[in-house]
Amino acid sequence: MDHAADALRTDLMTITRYVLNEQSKHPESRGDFTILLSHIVLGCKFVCSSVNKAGLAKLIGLAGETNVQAKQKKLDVLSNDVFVKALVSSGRTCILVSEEDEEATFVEPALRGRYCVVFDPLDGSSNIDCGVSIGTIFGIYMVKDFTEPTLDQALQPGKNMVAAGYCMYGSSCTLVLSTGSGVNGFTLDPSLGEFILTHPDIKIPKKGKIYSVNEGNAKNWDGPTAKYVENCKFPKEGSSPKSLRYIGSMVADVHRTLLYGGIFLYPADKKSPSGKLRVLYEVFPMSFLMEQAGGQAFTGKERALDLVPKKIHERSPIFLGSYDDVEEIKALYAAEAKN
Ligand SMILES: O=P(O)(O)OC[C@H]1O[C@](O)(COP(=O)(O)O)[C@@H](O)[C@@H]1O
Ligand SMILES: [Mg+2]
Ligand SMILES: [Mg+2]
Repeated sequence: MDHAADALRTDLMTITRYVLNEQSKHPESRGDFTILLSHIVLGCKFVCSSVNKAGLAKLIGLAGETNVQAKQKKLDVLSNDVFVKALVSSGRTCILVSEEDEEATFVEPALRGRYCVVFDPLDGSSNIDCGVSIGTIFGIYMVKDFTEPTLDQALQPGKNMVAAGYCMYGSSCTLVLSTGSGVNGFTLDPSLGEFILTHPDIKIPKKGKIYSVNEGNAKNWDGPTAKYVENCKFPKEGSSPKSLRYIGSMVADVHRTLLYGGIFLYPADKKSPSGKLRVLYEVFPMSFLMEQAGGQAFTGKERALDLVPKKIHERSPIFLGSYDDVEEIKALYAAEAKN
């Protein structure tokens, strides 16, 4: 690509230009959201470069500390530091909820702003050391009275989010974002240091050919999940079986599902009765994006975005993806509920 010529191309839509255009539709926002997002984008660029050189910069392996849920990797800790600093220095946040911090962070009064950001600084930690795609997930809420922020402002239902996104650190660095009017994907052009719009107005196919689940948990699954996966593998006469794809990084598995269609599921099972994935900074942002792209997200009981979390690290089962595929599993749970 002739960068110089391209850089001069006026139609080159960078994420900054995109958000400024979006902002012009919301004159009341006074640019706060644009400033907040530019700090999130900076954090993603920083983490992307750290991930790329992780093996060289000795950023592989354990940090020697443990968060509320698991042993932390060095990149978990580094990514968390990067995003906490970027979000606080934006001057647009009042509450931060991170997978890596046991408690919510209340930003000091002088630096407070109207947004609460929930985030998973490094998703797919089990894949860091082997260089397989990983990512960052974030969700943004507006806080009514941000001068006196309280925890319940972070424990809002997912449907109250004003924006959500993820950044995938894979063969290319891709940032997927929704501000509530559709989903757009931007690819980082390392030579420009700019995220360029490469996937405008992403719409997930209505039905897919892929299912994505850790089948290693199969013996502990409940009836509807076991039945659904069996139907994927042994469909009724005339239909072809779905292909199984599972990377083990939610960002990467959801990114593929968003572009190709199909379903990603992390159900509850006897071992983890509430599933594994966290409501605020994994389930909600991905469900928000899925619905914005024409898909849906279901917990096994209800629409995922209707959930009202009680704790910041609460977990929930999740089934998300193509509309028709999720409808199938909803029907299996509805049938079981009738019995
Ligand atoms: O190894 P499992 O049980 O299949 O779990 C994989 C899931 O766990 C996660 O790695 C959890 O996220 P973190 O890596 O951010 O803790 C998800 O990305 C992924 O979908
Ligand atoms: Mg995660
Ligand atoms: Mg994580």
